[in-house]
Amino acid sequence: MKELLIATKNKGKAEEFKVFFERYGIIAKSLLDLQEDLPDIEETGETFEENAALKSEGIAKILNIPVLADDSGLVIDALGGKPGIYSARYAGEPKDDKKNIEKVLRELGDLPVEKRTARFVCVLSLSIPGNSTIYKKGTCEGVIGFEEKGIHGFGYDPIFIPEGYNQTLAELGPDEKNKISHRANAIKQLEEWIQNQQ
Ligand SMILES: O=P(O)(O)OP(=O)(O)OP(=O)(O)OC[C@H]1O[C@@H](n2cnc3c(O)ncnc32)[C@H](O)[C@@H]1O
Ligand SMILES: [Mg+2]
Repeated sequence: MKELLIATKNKGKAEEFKVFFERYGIIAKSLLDLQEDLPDIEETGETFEENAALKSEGIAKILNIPVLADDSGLVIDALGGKPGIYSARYAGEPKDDKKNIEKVLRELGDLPVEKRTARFVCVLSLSIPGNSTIYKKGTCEGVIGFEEKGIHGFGYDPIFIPEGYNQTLAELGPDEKNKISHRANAIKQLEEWIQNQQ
């Protein structure tokens, strides 16, 4: 069975990647699985693509192996696209999912549902030493709820209601989330790209 390293320290993402790649017979390892603690990569880019590349190229250079990175976030129309690339640390350091959710709910206040439109975005970058980095993007449309609901997933899942559903991703749980998520859509495109290479 082949292995692929995912340049993430986010437990929630790492878990989702393990499930996705199992289907292709690939073991997805994250930075949390490595013995050595690699340096934290500063996400100083201005786009999801730039930040993803900083992570995948940075780690691929250190270890000289193929590395996949995921830069993702929640884009809320009524907030002019925020938190966007700043999703992980929207309420400041250290990163805190609960505080981030509270900040978003506070900022949206009692704005009606038709004005609470948002999308999750996931940009994957695959860096193979000696090759140029390739990018695949996936999105998931939805609305921001009025309160936190559900126990599954991570990040903003308890307040994100995907289009066509009336429950949050945190209520729907991993099986349903992994069918429709931004990450699932990006991985589908990566799969097509990988198949076209063979
Ligand atoms: O950089 P790595 O180590 O991968 O971990 P991170 O959590 O810092 O990841 P990002 O820089 O890509 O920031 C993404 C943030 O967007 C949010 N997010 C991304 N995907 C999500 C998902 O599937 N469900 C809920 N929130 C998500 C969540 O708050 C993440 O912390
Ligand atoms: Mg990050």
